[in-house]
Amino acid sequence: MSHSVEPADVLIVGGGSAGAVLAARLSENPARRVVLLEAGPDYGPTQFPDALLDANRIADLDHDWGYTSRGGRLSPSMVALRGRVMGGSSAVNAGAALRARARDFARWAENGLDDWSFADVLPYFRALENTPTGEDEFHGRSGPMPVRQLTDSELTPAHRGFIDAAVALGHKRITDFNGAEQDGVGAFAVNVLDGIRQNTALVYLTAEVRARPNLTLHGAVTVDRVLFRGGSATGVVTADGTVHNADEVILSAGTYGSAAILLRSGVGPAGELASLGIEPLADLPVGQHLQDHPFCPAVYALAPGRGEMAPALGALLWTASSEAADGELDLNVVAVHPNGAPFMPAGGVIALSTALVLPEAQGTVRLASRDPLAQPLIDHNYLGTERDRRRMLEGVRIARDLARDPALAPSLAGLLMPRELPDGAEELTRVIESSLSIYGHPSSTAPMGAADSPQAVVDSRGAVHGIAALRVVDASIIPYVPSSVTNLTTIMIAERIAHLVYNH
Ligand SMILES: Cc1cc2nc3c(=O)[nH]c(=O)nc-3n(C[C@H](O)[C@H](O)[C@H](O)COP(=O)(O)OP(=O)(O)OC[C@H]3O[C@@H](n4cnc5c(N)ncnc54)[C@H](O)[C@@H]3O)c2cc1C
Repeated sequence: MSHSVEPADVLIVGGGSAGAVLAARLSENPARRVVLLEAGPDYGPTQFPDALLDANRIADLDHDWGYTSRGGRLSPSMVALRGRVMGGSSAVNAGAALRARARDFARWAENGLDDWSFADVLPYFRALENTPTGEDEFHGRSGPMPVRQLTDSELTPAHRGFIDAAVALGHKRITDFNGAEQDGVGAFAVNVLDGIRQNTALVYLTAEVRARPNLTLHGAVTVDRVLFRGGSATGVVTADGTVHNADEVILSAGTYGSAAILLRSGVGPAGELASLGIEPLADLPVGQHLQDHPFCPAVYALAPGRGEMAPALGALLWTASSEAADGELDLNVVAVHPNGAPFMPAGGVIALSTALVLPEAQGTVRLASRDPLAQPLIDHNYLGTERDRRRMLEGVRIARDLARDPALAPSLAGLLMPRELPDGAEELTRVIESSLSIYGHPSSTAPMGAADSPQAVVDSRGAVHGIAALRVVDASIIPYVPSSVTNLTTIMIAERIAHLVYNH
């Protein structure tokens, strides 16, 4: 092992949606030395390649971890996209800027997390955004992250047809999903300005922030594991054997990455670690409660004369299945033009995709080996329960009805993928289970919760139970995946923990 010359007060691993925010906020105190290690390249404030800036290109295989996962019963292997660049998955995502709902946070509270209610988090959602529209009660005007509500005139004819079709089928028109109501159909809010996706490295790690003498950012450094002395973290060792010492370590390597680092460090299910020859330090359920939204795209060719493809996003129908719990909205149907997405057909197309956004099935993230460069074993266990399959079937039928509605049908020239959406429940369920793709919102591999909770890995401030000087702050600490996309909620979590723990 070689030793780093820069001991840090706080060392952050991973510069994604959460890590970039933490680096910026924690280094506001000039007396605190902050070091951030990111496995992917760091392009600085001005050198991001077009593939990452262009909001109409979703995902980029040159900046991806190349992971695959088990999807579900009929999808044994599928891609599991994750950004590998300073900015993380926020640099490759679809740019939908929606918050978790009040009902989502109520569920966290029902399970013992008593200071993450919507009232607790709303000030942080407001403070992180700058948006010119919407009600003041819900919106911030001067935060770092630009959020813009798409207007009807910015949408493509097919997006507009989708909204009209949903209204014709009885759904309410929503003009601001980040306002009081979400139950209905409307255009997305996006963190996109002039066609440029606003990732967290662009927004938070500005030239001014980077000039701080107490902040060091390293790209192209893959962390292997955390080092400990007497139950307290003392730094990390990288895949090439370099040691970085620190008084405190924060893992922000994402839902797959943070879990993998914890497991390699001896924090995880003791039996599982022992079978890999890793000495268990803390017997915690790391990787045992993976949650993500099963996602079934139905891709249609666009009709001649209606081939407009930008913006890629789009419109959303957020609704409840007949089996949703009280106040919950467990289905999304999204209308997106998947320009250049590696998992979608090319050409003039629109995907009307259904997601079950409050799944009950949970999956796992485990290690295949101790090798820090080996991909973890990811099993999403999508649609792993009967109830999940029934609700997904209901959602896909709603999406199919929208495509058949006279308001949308003239924009569509035919179904490309899957080949058909049959009427029978059994046949359609089989098609759904074999057509699953990714919505990209994995969470909960190191959930927040009280020390006596059987699923909790960290406390309500991200501190790993039973270990000193080690936190996890990213999407992996979300206790239950919210019914929304996850980027803004992850940024909010980082902002809130930075404020409550470090900058209070
Ligand atoms: C294709 C796609 C589309 C999406 N679309 C949307 C959307 O439209 N709206 C939305 O809200 N959400 C969307 N999401 C989800 C959202 O982007 C994520 O929930 C969010 O970015 C997660 O943030 P994070 O900080 O947990 O992880 P990440 O942002 O993934 O950050 C983790 C960082 O850690 C680094 N890292 C990992 N392991 C190591 C290691 N060992 N050493 C050093 N560094 C490491 C990674 O390279 C990465 O930069 C999408 C995701 C994807 C992949």
